[in-house]
Amino acid sequence: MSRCCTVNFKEHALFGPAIEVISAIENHGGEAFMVGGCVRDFLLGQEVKDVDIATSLRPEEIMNIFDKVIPVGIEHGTVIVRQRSLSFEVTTYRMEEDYEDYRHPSQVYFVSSIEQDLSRRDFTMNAMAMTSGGKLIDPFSGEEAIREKKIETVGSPSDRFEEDPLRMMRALRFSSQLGFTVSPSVLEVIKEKSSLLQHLSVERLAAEFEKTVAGPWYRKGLNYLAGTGVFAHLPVFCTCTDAAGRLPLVRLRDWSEMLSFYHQQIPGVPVEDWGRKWKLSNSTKKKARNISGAVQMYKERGLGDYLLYTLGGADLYSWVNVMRSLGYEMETDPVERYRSLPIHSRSELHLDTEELLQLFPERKKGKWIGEYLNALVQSVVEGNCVNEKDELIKWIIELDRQRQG
Ligand SMILES: Nc1ccn([C@@H]2O[C@H](COP(=O)(O)OP(=O)(O)OP(=O)(O)O)[C@@H](O)[C@H]2O)c(=O)n1
Repeated sequence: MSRCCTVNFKEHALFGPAIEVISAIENHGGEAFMVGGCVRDFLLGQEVKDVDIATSLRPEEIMNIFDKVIPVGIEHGTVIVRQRSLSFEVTTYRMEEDYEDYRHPSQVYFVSSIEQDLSRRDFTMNAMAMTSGGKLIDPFSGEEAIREKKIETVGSPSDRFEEDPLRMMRALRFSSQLGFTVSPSVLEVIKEKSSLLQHLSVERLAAEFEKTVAGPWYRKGLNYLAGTGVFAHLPVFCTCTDAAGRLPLVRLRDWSEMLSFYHQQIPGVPVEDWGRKWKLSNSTKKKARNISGAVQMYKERGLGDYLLYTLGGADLYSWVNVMRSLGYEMETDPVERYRSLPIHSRSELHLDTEELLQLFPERKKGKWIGEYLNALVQSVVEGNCVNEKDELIKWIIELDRQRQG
């Protein structure tokens, strides 16, 4: 199938340099094509984020052609070629065999045609190649699948999913990102084989799950996850079957928002447990704790200025999104209100630690310093004390009198 192109590839920010790499390979007697996700995204009219190249030449031959090459996975046929400060994965046509541990093929062997290389790929929409002139090589009717918004495997779904069970998650993730329908026969096999997901690393599952929840068609993706029984093989969801049926009312954008949402839905599972079982980063857990704390504060006391202060500029948008996902509508614009707070951090207080210590020279340093400064912050934020040194001193002496008395 050939395709008449409307874009000027050579001037495209990514395709342009990729074509230079392809031309250099062709000048050395090799074949090379753009493959996989970049072709799919190009046909969908979406932004292309990276361009992978498949070639008939071996990695050593590629290394001889280009000055700047990083040998990232020679045993799998992949090197990174740097061209005009961009990186391109260049991989020799290959097939894979014997996925004994469901993670890595125990054998990768090089093949001679692009069609063979495409035949080992997951979905028909991902199994297309494109020449530098925009001609499509599409032996599995991927373009038609895109037109019909269908996710179909290349050949037998059982074989494809046994080679790499993550592909089951990828199918559902793509449906959430693209709004495509997973073909019924593929869904049947996912139902049968979902238990294979237990062989995968949590990190790989976490990356796919995050993309599924964050996709514009996330309801579709999450319904598939529930309908195929995949949820039953994911951390936390496997023991907390209730969580699988909870659909956020708006799209959640990352793990910290997801954690906050699910923690509100299933309060019995602490944020810490979600974070540990899904092996999430400390910064994700910290942000989720902050957002969850603010959701709780809102439920107890409504939208106060101190709540906005504790969120800080960085987490405010995420908190608003989580609130919407839970069905809360904000009566005022919290972002505007946050901007107009008298201070946005403790360092803006016109009374610092040294000055506080001078007020109570007989007292040893300790936890009380932080507590007093935080109480001052709260009082300034809530408009009970003006952020001027004299006022702050009066307020803190009164606080101390109440606490000591
Ligand atoms: N488990 C996998 C992962 C990838 N691929 C193939 O490798 C290509 C590149 O994979 P990757 O970069 O992970 O995915 P993309 O399809 O590019 O999509 P995205 O970047 O959104 O993950 C895919 O298009 C597909 O042809 C595959 O067959 N099986």
